[in-house]
Order: sequence, then structure tokens, then C-alpha cells
Amino acid sequence: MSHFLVEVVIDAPGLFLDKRFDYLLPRALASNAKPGVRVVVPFRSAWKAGVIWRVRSEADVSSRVRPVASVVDVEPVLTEEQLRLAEWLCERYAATLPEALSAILPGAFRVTGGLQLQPARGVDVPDDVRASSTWQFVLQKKPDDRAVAKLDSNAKAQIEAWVELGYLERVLHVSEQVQARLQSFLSATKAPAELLQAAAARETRAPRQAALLRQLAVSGELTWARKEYPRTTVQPLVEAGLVRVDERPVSRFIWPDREERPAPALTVHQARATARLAQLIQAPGAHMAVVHGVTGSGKTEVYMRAIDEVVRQGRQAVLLVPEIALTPQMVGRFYSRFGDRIAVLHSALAQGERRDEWARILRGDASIVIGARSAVFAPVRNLGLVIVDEEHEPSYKQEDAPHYDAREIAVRRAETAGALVVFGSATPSLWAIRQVEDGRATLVSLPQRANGKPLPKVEIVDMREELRTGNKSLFSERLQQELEATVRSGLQAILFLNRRGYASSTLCRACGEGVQCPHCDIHLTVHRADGGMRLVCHYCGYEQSYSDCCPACGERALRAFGIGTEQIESAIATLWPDFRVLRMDVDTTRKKGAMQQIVADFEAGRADVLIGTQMIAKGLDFPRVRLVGVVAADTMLTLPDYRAHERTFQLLTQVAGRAGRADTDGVTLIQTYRPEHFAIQAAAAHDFVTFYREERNQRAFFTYPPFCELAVFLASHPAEHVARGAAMRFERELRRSGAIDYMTLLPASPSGIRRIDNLYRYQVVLKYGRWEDVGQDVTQSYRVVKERMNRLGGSCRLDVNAQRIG
Ligand SMILES: Nc1ncnc2c1ncn2[C@@H]1O[C@H](COP(=O)(O)OP(=O)(O)OP(=O)(O)O)[C@@H](O)[C@H]1O
Ligand SMILES: [Zn+2]
Ligand SMILES: [Zn+2]
Repeated sequence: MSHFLVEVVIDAPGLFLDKRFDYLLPRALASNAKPGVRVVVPFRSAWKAGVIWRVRSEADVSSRVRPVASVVDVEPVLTEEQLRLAEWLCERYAATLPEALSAILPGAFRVTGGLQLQPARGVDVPDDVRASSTWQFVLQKKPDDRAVAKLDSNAKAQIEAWVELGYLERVLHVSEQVQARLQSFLSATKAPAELLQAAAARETRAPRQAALLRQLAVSGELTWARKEYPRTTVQPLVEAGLVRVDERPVSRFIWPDREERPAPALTVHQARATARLAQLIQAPGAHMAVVHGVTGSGKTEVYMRAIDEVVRQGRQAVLLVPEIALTPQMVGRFYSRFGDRIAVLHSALAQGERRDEWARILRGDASIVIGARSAVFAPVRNLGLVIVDEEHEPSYKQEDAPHYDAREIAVRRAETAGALVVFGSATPSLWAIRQVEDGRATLVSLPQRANGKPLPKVEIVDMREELRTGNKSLFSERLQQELEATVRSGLQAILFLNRRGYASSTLCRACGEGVQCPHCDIHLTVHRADGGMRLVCHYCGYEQSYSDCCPACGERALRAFGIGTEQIESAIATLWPDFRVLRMDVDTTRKKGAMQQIVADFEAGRADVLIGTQMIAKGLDFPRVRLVGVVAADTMLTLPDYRAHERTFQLLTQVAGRAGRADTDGVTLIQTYRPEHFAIQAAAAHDFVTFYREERNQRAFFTYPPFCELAVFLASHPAEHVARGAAMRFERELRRSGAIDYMTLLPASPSGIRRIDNLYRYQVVLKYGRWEDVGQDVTQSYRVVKERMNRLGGSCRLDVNAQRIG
């Protein structure tokens, strides 16, 4: 007789768990032994949750293989395609299987298993035992071993004795983080005519029953509102065979009010783009397109038409947007077009909502998924289209393990499914344009704004001139004039600065020292908390109060340097006390929903000026914004990052693009100390092509992506020599491996910030052509070092296809 064996991936971190473990499946549980089903299994001396990866049938099974303890699901929570995708994640990003699993399956599906004490069944328990308070405690609480350990020694001894005597037993209890929400439905089991007849017969005797029957005759089905129809009303109808009650899972997610908005007539360019995408959708096989549409060109409408095309074919679509763009307004736009065929997946949802939306997609109840980065893993079974909007955004790359890039996952899934993948942006990344150059992607352009107006006029303001003429304010004369004019005429302005806080650092005018974080190798940032000033570390959260007394030399000569968003806010309050100002940065958006609130307030005209960091540059559509002011463009240029020029160009173009999107003409002013820089010049001229050529040449010359790929290894440890040692060991391992012929190594060195939160950080940067050539050796070397480092109390990470260094 053959046995069912299942291979289980354990849902817990730890390098030693990075494999599939064999378990025996008892015959009684065999019917739901499907890959993607959650189980609880015995593991060493405990219970662990996991997912069935594969099912095998084998004649001989070693007696050491233990049986599965509990099967949680009837239907899988992951599709076969997702399981294979998880395996691919491991290869592509040097991830472990549990890491890949946790990236794909939402945390709301987490399961825990443990033993609970409960009275044994069918055993006669003496009355004096029953009467004791300890017995009552066990009866009510069903305690696990941890809860028992907290009891006094008397009670503990008593309980152990009862277990010996067989009065109590330990039973496995499985609990889910969040359970499906079930809703009862009432449905008619007879034809309307028969229901109406039955209603008439009950009219006087049972008017409520009659009312229910008449409703069901019209609608066929109702959600069961127990206030209106109590059980005493429903039960007789069920017994009479007229009504059926069943429970079905429903989503906890509540949609905003649906506001019908007709689809606009397409502009010429939108029509052309839509037709091109429709061709690619209909063509057999997988395809890739890059939609390069200037800011305000109406890309969203083009996406909607493509999605419509795919859905009409009976296939599914996934739309990825940056987290910030997932405002209720934006989701509302899609909802008004597509109704509840949409599912949303993003971090602002409650656990239960996420779980239910995931389940709706799995059941095929939703055919359009909208979400942030992780929505790329949505459990669609018949994928026809993936759209990555604002494709250039760094947030598509996951910072923690597994360090996946949602753009690559999108390509991978489209290839597997024979679907179209679309990358849309006003400022496509060098990577995206490279796909076009290499013939892998089709370029689709939207060169004009949907409102028919020109792109906003951009002026560069030379701040060196302002200094020379004696203006020491944050705002140039020009910016002051335009700001005043804009707000006085009832329109809105956006002021952009890519740095939060009040000032970026401190400097002593007497001795030249600044104040450093005691735990990190970085200057403290000045913040203006209620009333007073504070010094804050942006890396570890350390805080201290601010005084102008220099900690190094003791002179009262400490000054704040480098402007931040808070300083702009207070400068406006001084210059124009009547302006209504909103600020959007990490500090004002920590609370859940705060970001959405700011966007909604500004959109509704409850503020004149919005001050913000890069958060405000992404795909927001505010019709009343006339002026955009970039307070200091240089802060981004000087970052120690090979993508500093690209980021500067993208941010300037995107933020400039927030101006003049509806009926007003837009004005953008860029304040800078380096007005001649090509990234600034190109952004001001809306000249993507010139920027692209210049940047492409520099990257090719110095061999940086997209002309190679980077991987960054980082070791951190409280002792500097251990961190350095691990990085050097990794480097040596690689030099000894065959992969060294296919890559360039930048030797072990301190990372951009040498110490964060008392941990020293050392890195090794790898440059290579294709991961396939080096991946196995690199992963192998990484594991060797990581295992050792884990024992030494430190940690290692390897960011494959890294978007930044250090
Ligand atoms: N065919 C059309 N006719 C009239 N208005 C349109 C049309 N298409 C889009 N719009 C409007 O144009 C504005 C800009 O559209 P949308 O937000 O899609 O731009 P976008 O291309 O995504 O820009 P960005 O890259 O700056 O986010 C929106 O207010 C939208 O309602
Ligand atoms: Zn000093
Ligand atoms: Zn710190």
C-alpha cells in the first residue's frame, strides 16, 4: 500500500529551515492534500505552521517521517504558479524558501499551532476534582504550557497529576491570525410564482415570512439581516423547502461611494497608445511595452482601456502604483469605472481586509488588482496584463530580504502567463529605455498633455545671484512674487525639498565641529518640536535637546546648517501668516491614514501651500496647483549614489509636472546653486532625450547599470573587526570561486555610513553581466559567511540587483 508524502515549507525564519521537509499525510486528511494548503506539523519538540509544497506517493516510507498534525485549508491559499515563483525568488535574489513564502503570502494568513490542556473525553472525573478552582480554570481557559507555567506550584502539581491520571489531555490547537469573514445568505429554492403563492398563504398568519418570500421572489437572494428576519421567521421557510441558508466568505473591505464618471473621449495620442496596447494584448505570447507619457498626459485613462480589453477577454489584470498614489480618490476612479471587479492590496488595509481581498482574487471574484509593490504577487490564475505605473520609482525594490524588484517579478509572471507587461512613466528609468533599445519592449509615447495645454514653464533661479544681491532668505525674489500672486488669486502652490527636519546638521562657528549621534557615524538633524529645538538621528531614532553650546569646545557658537521642510514651514509662517500650509514628509505621515488625509485636504482646497519631500512628486493630480517651487535642487545632486543624476532629473520633472494640470497655466521655479548642471537643465527644458543620452554615456563609460548589474553584500556587527572580517571573508570566498571570471569586485570597505545603531557595517560590491553566470557561487559564498555571522551574533544581507550602494 502506498503512502502520501507531502513536502512542507516551514513558515519561520532561519537558514536551517531553507528546505522542504517530508511529512506523512494520514489517510483521513488525504482529500485536501493539495499544494498551497496550510498545515501544522510537529517540528523537533514543537509545532510549526507551513505550506504543502508538493504531494508525492511512495511505497516505502521511513518510520522516522512524522505525520502532519493538522490541515488548515480546504482550498489552497497559494496557486501552483506562486509556489514556482517562490522557488524562482530563491534563485534570483539569494533568498531562502521561508523568506520567499513570507514575501508572497500576506501576514494575515499566518497560522500558529500549540498544545492546549482540556478535559479528556469519556473519562469519569471525581466530583472533588470537578469542584476545585484549578479544574474550573482549565475548563475555561484551555491553557497552553506557557500559561500553566505561570500558575503557582500547587496548581502545577495538581494539573500534572490529572494528566497522569488521564483526566486531562494535551490537544493540538491551531489558530489563524485572521479568519475568513462569513456572511449568511438566504436564497430561494423555488420559482418566483411559487414563492408568491406561499407568501399569500402566510399573509395573515405570518406576515414577516410573507414579506421575506416576496423579497426573494424579486431578488432570488439576500444577505441575511437578522434584525429584519430573525431565526424564527427563516427556520419554518427552510423546513418548508422554500428557502436555503448558506454561509459564504465576504470581504471586510468597504468601498468608497461609487461616483459614476463617464469615460472621456480619448485624445489622439491616447487613442493611438490604446490601440497599440490592444494589439499587444491580442498578439499571442508575452510582450513588454514602455509607455512614456509626459506628466498629465492621461496615462491612467490608457491603462483603464487596456485593463478593459483584458477583462473583456476573461483574463485578469494587475496594476501596481507607488504607495502614495493609492489614495481613496485614485482607487475611486477605478471603482467608478469597473465596480467591484476590483480588489485592492496595500499596506493601509487592516489585516482582515487584506486577507479577504486576497481570498476574493483566489476565488476569481475579482479580475482587477490594484496595489503597491507586493500586489505583484496577487494570486491571479489567468493573468493577461500587468501595469507598473511610475515605473521609475525606487519603492518597487524591496529593501528587506528577499530583496525583490517588483518590475522583474512583473516581467517573470507575464512571461509565464503569456501576458503583456506595461511600464509607464513620464521619466522612464534607464533600465526601461534599455529594454526598448534592445528590442525587448515596444515604446508607446504620449508627448502631450491631455488638457491640450503646454507643459508648465520651468525657470531656473540662480541662488548665487540672490546671495550676491543680499537676499539670504530661503526664497528668491521670483519665488516670493509667484507664491504671493498664486495664493492671492485663490490658486495653490507646492514647495518641494527633499529633506525633512528643520536643518540637516549643526556646525560650530568656533571650532568647526558638529553634533554626532552617539550610536551612529552621522550628524544629528535639527527638528523643531513643540516649542523647542531637538537633535534627532534619522537612522536610529536617538534624540537630545538642542542648545547653541558646542559639545566639543563649549562656546555658544553652534549653528544649524542646511534647510529642511520644517524650516520652509516656519519661513512661510513668518512671511505670510495668513497662508494655510500643509506639510507632507515622513514626520507628518507616520500615523495610518495621515498621508491620505493630507492629500484629501489639499485636493479639497483646505490649504494654499503644500510643502513636501519626494512623497509629493509621485503621480498626484491636483487641478488647482499653479505654482511649483523647488526650494533647493542641489540636495539631491550631491548624494553619493550612481543614480543621483537620474533621481534629480526624475524628481524635478515629476514635481514640475504637478503644476498646471487642469485649466490653469503652470509655473515651476527651480532654485539651485548649480544652474548649469545637465540634469537640471534637461528637466527645465522637458528634454528627456538629451538627459537620457548624457546619462547613458556616463553609465556606459564607468560600467554602471543598466550596463551591468550590481549586488551589494553587507555585514553588520557590534565589533568593527568582526564586520570587516565577514566582508573580507566573503570577498575571499568569491575570489576562490569560478564566478570571479565573470565579475568585478569592489573590495571590502566600510559602508556609506560606517556605524548605525552601534552596529559597524562593511560591504562588498559586485558588478557582473548576468546573474545566471555568478548567482550560484555568490549565493554559496554568502551562505557560508552568513551562517558563521549568525553564530557570532551579527547579520549579513545580500542585495541582488541593488538599486543603490551603501
Ligand atoms: N481624454 C481626456 N480628456 C480630458 N481629460 C483627460 C483625458 N485623459 C486624462 N484626462 C485628465 O488629465 C489629467 C491627467 O491625467 P493622469 O493623472 O492620468 O496623468 P498621468 O499621465 O498619469 O500624469 P503623471 O505622470 O503626471 O501622473 C487628469 O485630471 C485626467 O482626468
Ligand atoms: Zn565648538
Ligand atoms: Zn543614531
